[in-house]
Order: sequence, then C-alpha cells, then structure tokens
Amino acid sequence: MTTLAIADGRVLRPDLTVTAADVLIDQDSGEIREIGPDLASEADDTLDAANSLVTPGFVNGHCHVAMTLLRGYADDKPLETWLREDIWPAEGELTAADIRAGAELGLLELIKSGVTAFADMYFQVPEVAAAVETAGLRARLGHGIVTIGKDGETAREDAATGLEIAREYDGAADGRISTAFMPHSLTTVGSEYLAEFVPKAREAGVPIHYHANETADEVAPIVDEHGVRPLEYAADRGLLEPEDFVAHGVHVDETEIELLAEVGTGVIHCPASNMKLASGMAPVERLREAGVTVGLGTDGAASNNDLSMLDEARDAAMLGKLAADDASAVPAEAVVEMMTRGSADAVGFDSGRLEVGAPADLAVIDLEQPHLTPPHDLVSHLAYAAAAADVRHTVCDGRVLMRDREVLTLEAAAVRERALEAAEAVVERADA
Ligand SMILES: CSC[C@H]1O[C@@H](n2cnc3c(O)ncnc32)[C@H](O)[C@@H]1O
Ligand SMILES: [Zn+2]
Repeated sequence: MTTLAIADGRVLRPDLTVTAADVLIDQDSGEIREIGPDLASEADDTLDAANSLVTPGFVNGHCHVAMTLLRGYADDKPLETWLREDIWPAEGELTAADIRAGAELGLLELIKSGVTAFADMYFQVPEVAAAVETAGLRARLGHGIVTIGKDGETAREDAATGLEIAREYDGAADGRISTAFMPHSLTTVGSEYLAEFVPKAREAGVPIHYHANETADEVAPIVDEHGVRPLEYAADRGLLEPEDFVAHGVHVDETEIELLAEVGTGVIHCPASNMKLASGMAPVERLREAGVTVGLGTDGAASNNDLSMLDEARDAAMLGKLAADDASAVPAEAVVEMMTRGSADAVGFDSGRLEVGAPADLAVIDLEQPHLTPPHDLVSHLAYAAAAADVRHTVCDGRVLMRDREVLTLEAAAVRERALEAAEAVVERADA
C-alpha cells in the first residue's frame, strides 16, 4: 500500500468541528485510511498542512467548464438575451479543440481553487472527458441537449448523442468520470424527445440533470401551456427522481419545494450567475428547511465570471440572507455543507466528507493570511473570508493534483496559452 499523509493540519470533520490531526490516505484505493495524531512518520509521502485547514475538496455541482473561453465576452444582459444574442452564436463557432482548451483552462482554475469534483453539461464531451482524465478530478459529465429551433431529425440526433455519451463514458478515467443524461432545460427540449429518451436514460441507469426554474420567463410558458408548475411537468415526464439534480431552482413555489423534498431530487444553487443575470433569488433557506438537498455551483465562467466555489459560498450566504430578509438565514455552516457534502449528495459522489473510508478528495487552505486572522471560527472563514488563492494543496482520489500552489497534472502556462489562442479565434469567427 502506498500512503500519503496530510500532516499537522486542522481537519474539518463531517459535523463541522475542527480538530488538530493528520490524515492518512491509501493511494492505491484512493480512500482515507485514518484521521488522528502522529500518522505522518509511517507515510510514503507527506503534504505539509501546518497552520492550514484541511477541508473536503469542494464540489462544483453545476458547471460548463469550457465556457472559460467566453469569460468576459458578453456581460450585463439577462439570460435569454445573453444566450440568444451572444453565447449561442459564439458556441456555434467552437471546435472540438477549442472545447478541449477551454476545459483544460477551467480545470486548472478548479484545481487551484480547491475543487476536486464537479458536474458539467456541455458539447464535445469526449474532449471534456479527456481533459478530466489528464487533470485528475472527479466529474459527472453530460452532453447538453437542445431541440428547439432544430428540425425533427437533428433534434433526435442531439438527444441520441446525449444518451450515447451517458452510456459510453460512465465509469471512464478509472471510475472518476460518471455521467448523466442532460436535457438543457424544460423549455429548450421538446416534450416528445423527453418522452422518448427519458425511459432510455433510466434503462442506462444514469441520473438526469437540467436547468430548472431559473427565470420567471422560463416558468410562465410551462404554466400557460401545461397548466402545472415546471417541476410538476418534470415529474409527470419522469424527470424527477432521487438520483436527479436540477440547476438553479430560483422560481420554485411551495408545491415544488415539497415535491423536491418528498422525492429527494437535489437542487444546485448558483448564486453568482443568478445575481449577474438578474434571474432572481432562490429560496435557499426554505429549501433547506423543507429538507431538500441543496448543493452549490458556479455555472459557467461567462455568467459568474470565475469558477471559485469559495466566492460562491460567500455569495450564497449573503444572497440567502437578503432573500429571506433575515441575517440568521443561510449561515456559514449551511454554505460550507452546501459546497461539500450538499453538492456531493445531490450529484451522486461519495466525497464531500473527511472520514475513514471516504474518497480522499480534499483541499488544504493556508490560514497564515491577514484576511484569515484571527482564527476565531474556521467555518466562518471558509464561508466568508477565504479565497481561491489561499488553497495550498489539492488532492483527488488520493492523488496530489496541486502541491504548494503548483498544479502537477496540467502545464499551467501551456494550458493558458492554448486557451488564449482558442478564445481569440472563436471571438474573431463569432464577430465576423
Ligand atoms: C447545451 S450545453 C449547455 C448550455 O447551457 C448554456 N448555459 C450557460 N449558462 C446557462 C444558464 O445559466 N442557464 C441556461 N443555460 C446556460 C451554455 O451556454 C450552453 O449552451
Ligand atoms: Zn448552467
């Protein structure tokens, strides 16, 4: 057995207490073997965690990682206008190589900010999967299906691609990659395609993930046309099962909240994207109160505009208070849970907690920073004060992805160079 010790840190436990301890990892199985004092001397390799917080790796529950290429390309517009006027035309110009370059840039950013697992919906999934395989993260990937504006044959092909990808890539990268069937949203995929493909996704045994109830404009047409709320419409079509997870869930009413809680479908809250696109304020406090599994996601870098889960946690706490008109709503403990085990549970990863037998997915945060001093409450610091640049080490599946702020699995300068070139060329084609 090859072992790695995370030595001399303060370890964030599943009950959100912090204890001084080492973490011993079995690198062959990728699992945590022991947490306790004096474990480093027997290990094959050691990561120094003195004056640092050892936390579960953050889980980005909803992302479009290759959209880093479109960061800053189109800002300050609402969702529908942003997608139709800017993002979809630009995405129409993306080649497979571009998506690989954008995905690698996104993965570099995720590793640097302590993320060890994420869920991603995009095009050219084989390119995203290849990047994940190299970078060493854990991911649930899916091809984003859009049928509106397409003729029947093209639309069916797109849905079939979504299913094929979900079947083919499930278990890839030594099990670090899992998949989902990912219709883009309830308004951009026709119900005839859902009727045909959802049962096939169930047969394939993969969960279903989609954008839901993100804007008021997206809710109204479903209510008008079908006479039910969007998540009732989803449930009627077999799209709301315990293993499924939806992104956003901003405009959900009480019936939908109870439905989510009853079924066990998770919601990935994306506060930065919701604020930037002025989509609205998700009722996070109420969702949690009702017993809904709530995770956190950044959405893509074009609507955020970064992939930092630490920023997202702070945004979630701040926005949650504003939405509830209550300073005690969505406290630090809630967002720390949301960015770790909340997202992991919603997406279907076993990670998100530091305990014996759990996947060795963790991040080490440097506490020797002015903005993290004094260390009264480290859960508070994670939620409100820590930043991506404070992450020292990132470990996924027992493998060190970043040591002392140096990413080991990707060549940062080359990744950045390729992404710069790809982004410039895409924008040139899109604006021509
Ligand atoms: C079909 S692949 C995924 C698709 O989703 C688009 N997208 C990015 N952010 C959002 C969002 O907040 N709501 C809905 N759709 C979004 C992305 O540009 C891709 O086209
Ligand atoms: Zn999204």
